[in-house]
Amino acid sequence: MTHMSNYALDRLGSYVFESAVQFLRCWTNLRLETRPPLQLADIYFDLYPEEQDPIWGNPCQDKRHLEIWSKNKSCERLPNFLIIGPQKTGTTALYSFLSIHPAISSNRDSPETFEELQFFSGKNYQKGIDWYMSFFPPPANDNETRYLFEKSANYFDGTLVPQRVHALLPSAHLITILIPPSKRAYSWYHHQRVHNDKAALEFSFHEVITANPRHAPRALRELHNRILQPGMYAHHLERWLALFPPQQLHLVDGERLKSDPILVLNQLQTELKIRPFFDYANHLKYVDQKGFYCQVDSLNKTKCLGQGKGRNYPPMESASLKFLREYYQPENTALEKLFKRLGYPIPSWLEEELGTESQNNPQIPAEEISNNVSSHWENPGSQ
Ligand SMILES: Nc1ncnc2c1ncn2[C@@H]1O[C@H](COP(=O)(O)OS(=O)(=O)O)[C@@H](OP(=O)(O)O)[C@H]1O
Repeated sequence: MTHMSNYALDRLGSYVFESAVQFLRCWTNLRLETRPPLQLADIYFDLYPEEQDPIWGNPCQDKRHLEIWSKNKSCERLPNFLIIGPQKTGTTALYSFLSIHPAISSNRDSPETFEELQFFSGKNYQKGIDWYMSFFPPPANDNETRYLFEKSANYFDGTLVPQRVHALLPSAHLITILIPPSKRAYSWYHHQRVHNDKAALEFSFHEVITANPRHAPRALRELHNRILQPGMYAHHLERWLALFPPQQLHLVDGERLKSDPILVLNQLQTELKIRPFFDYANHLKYVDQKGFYCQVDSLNKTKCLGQGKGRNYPPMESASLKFLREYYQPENTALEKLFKRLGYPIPSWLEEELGTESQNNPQIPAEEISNNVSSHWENPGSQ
């Protein structure tokens, strides 16, 4: 018996169990003993601690599971792609711009975590896949191709997330946005201050990033890690690439997303082979007052992201920038190699961080990048 959902055996499980007990009682001299369920669970998890966290597999991958799965459920209610983060890189902008596309639908908002479901990264995972699927629209009757996606910016660096995503959505495409890790760290620090994080209010940015994690008080240590860890881009990307083929991983230059989202979105559609093509030039416009691109609605009104996105704060002190450039140097070097390996152009911010901006870096056209990525979209259920 197991607490893991295997979709097919769920309904037969108790029948099989009863029959096995009857068989043992009838045909053997074994004396069977039992305990109340919670005690049994404690004993089981003491023996198999690694099984305490379930892993939800994909019911649509096995014909036998599909046959016995409720007719009210559909493999078409699982996302085709995910924006995995990291946090503060422009994930909300990409999420809302992609949602304008008529063939692309996102999840409905979660009352607890707003637009982010944070299914694979936290306690929501225990709620199971029916909970997850209920946030996505049921299939329409019109035979039109549609693409479902969600964004949860903390997926990127979550320890268990790649494994969980791979178990449920092995053919999903993963979009990650990268900006200078120092900028990301600074933005996160200000985000935490606005959200009244005690350590962020008490300590300066420089104090947080230079804190010695071994001797710092707990709150400072946690903030230090939370600020710096997600910026280990190459390390985290390799964790995803250990499970997903490079064709399913899409790297977006977050600085480009800010300065030229139309180009980025048009290019991303090409990479992901999304049909029909939707020209974002008619739907996004730079708004001086906001200092960012915003959506243009059908009445020609602009709709910008809220004040929590694109905050005003003083520029980073040069000592902090110098410290972070050195701190991230090995990771940024590994990232440059990774970009080359995957056939992506090196973002100019990365050259700047590494002090290699004088070298020639020919931009690879979108069509060439898209040749490296998968040639068609698969139903997330069918691998
Ligand atoms: N079009 C547009 N409008 C507003 N903001 C934009 C846009 N494009 C990118 N950005 C940058 O997005 C940063 C916030 O990133 P995220 O949305 O990933 O943050 S979060 O992790 O979801 O909290 C946010 O960071 P801050 O500038 O530090 O607020 C912005 O720099």
